[in-house]
Order: sequence, then structure tokens, then C-alpha cells
Amino acid sequence: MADTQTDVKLLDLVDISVHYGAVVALDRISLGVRRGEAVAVMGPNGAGKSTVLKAIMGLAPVVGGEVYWRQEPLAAATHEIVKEGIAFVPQGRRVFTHLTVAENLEMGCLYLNDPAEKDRRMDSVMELFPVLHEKRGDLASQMSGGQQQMLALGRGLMAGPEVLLLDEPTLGLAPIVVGEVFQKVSEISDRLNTTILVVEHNIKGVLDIVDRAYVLDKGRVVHSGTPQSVRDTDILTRVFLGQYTPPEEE
Ligand SMILES: Nc1ncnc2c1ncn2[C@@H]1O[C@H](COP(=O)(O)OP(=O)(O)OP(=O)(O)O)[C@@H](O)[C@H]1O
Repeated sequence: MADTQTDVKLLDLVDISVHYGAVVALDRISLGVRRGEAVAVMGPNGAGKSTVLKAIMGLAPVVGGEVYWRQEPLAAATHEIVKEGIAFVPQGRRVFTHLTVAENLEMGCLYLNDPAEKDRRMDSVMELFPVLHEKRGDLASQMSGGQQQMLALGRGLMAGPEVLLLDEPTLGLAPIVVGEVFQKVSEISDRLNTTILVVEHNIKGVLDIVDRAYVLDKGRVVHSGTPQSVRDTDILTRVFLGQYTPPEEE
């Protein structure tokens, strides 16, 4: 459960702007996640959702603002961020298809020089995802899309993260599998108490498993609050139909 008594964020983006040349992908957005929370980032295509995660990972051209991690500016290089306790599960799963399931999982904690801890994490991931245990010797290429997504989540967990960043975990999956992925994300949040920031296009599914949500439109936060606060407004309809006008322009 999140520490909702305080507004202290474990991961906090303050006034972040990202420009890709003339394209303003993020325009002074502020959003964050408290320890133990599961938070969704939603919005139409091109709203800037993936860029939020890339800005945290040092993979986007941030031109203004600051990313704070445990209340200090996040200064680690992209390849070092996982050691800080932040794991990124990218869009499209990106598993290593020519490696086995177990080898893919090991890739999640390459930097770890503690075989006992590696085994402990492997056991914990296999317990959470029985299918990965069952198929541990199979090539990842032999797995279905849903199983590859479980593998991608498992690989992220092998880093032993405090925060898991998930970019569209249900994209391209069959409806029946979508429910299973949300169920697993929910278990990761509830059972492992891992803090989660998830970008997701499946509004209904994601609102059922998060504590809070941000709605983005054209690089700005246009709503933030509990899932119920999102359901109670017509903000999503307006942004998805392109009918949202920022207050200062109304
Ligand atoms: N590498 C890039 N070069 C140029 N423009 C980019 C790049 N990456 C993203 N953009 C632009 O930045 C804006 C935000 O993109 P982003 O991918 O973050 O949106 P999104 O909300 O995740 O969209 P989607 O739901 O389609 O994935 C878009 O206008 C996009 O075209």
C-alpha cells in the first residue's frame, strides 16, 4: 500500500520538457509516484506517454525540468539506472528470442555478482509466473505474445527494482491474455510491493489496478487523481476525440 499520508514521491518529475527538434513531446509536465503506489499514465496517441518513461530513463532529449529519485536529482546514466532500483519494461516486449527463458531472465540482473541472490530472484519470478518455470529451457521465440510479455515482466523483476516502469504491457495481446497481464501487474504491486508507473492504452483494464492516474494530452497533464476521479469526468472522451481545450485557452 502506498504511503498516502505524505505527498513525498519516490520518483518525481518536475516541470519536465522534452523537445524532438520542433516537436514539443512534453511541455513542463509534473508527475510522480509514491513508494508502493501503482500509477497509470494515459492519453491518446502522441500525447507523450512513452516519452515520460524515456525521460526517466535518460532516453529522451530533456530540455527543462528535473527528475527526482528519492528526492535527489536522478543523475545516473541510462545503463546505470537499473542499479538505482528502476527497471524499464519497454513497449513491444523486446525479449531475446534466440535465448532461453532462463537466459532471458538472467539478462535482467547481469550486474549482480551474488549467485545466491540471483537464484532467490529467479525462484521468486518463477513462482509468480509458473509458465516461465515450465518453459525455462525453451527459446523465447517459441513462446506466445502473452508468454513473452510475462517474460519481459519477469526480466524486469530480476533487477530487484523498487520501481517498475511499464510501457504498454498489453499492446497487441489477445483480449483473454490482456486480463492475465493486468492480473500479474496487480500481483507485482500487491504481493511484492513494487512501485509501478504504467503507460497503458487499455483504459478500463488499467484503471481497475492502479491507485492513481494521470491523463496526458499534447504533452501536458490535463487530469490527475484516483481511478474513480477519471471515470467521473469526461476528460478521456474529450482528449481521445481531440476536443480538449486547456483552461487558459477556453
Ligand atoms: N524519436 C522521436 N523523434 C521525433 N519525434 C518523436 C520521437 N519520439 C516521439 N516523438 C514525438 O513526440 C510526441 C510524443 O510521443 P510519444 O511516443 O511519447 O507519445 P505516446 O503518447 O506514447 O503515443 P503512442 O500512444 O502512439 O505510443 C509525438 O508527437 C511523437 O511523434
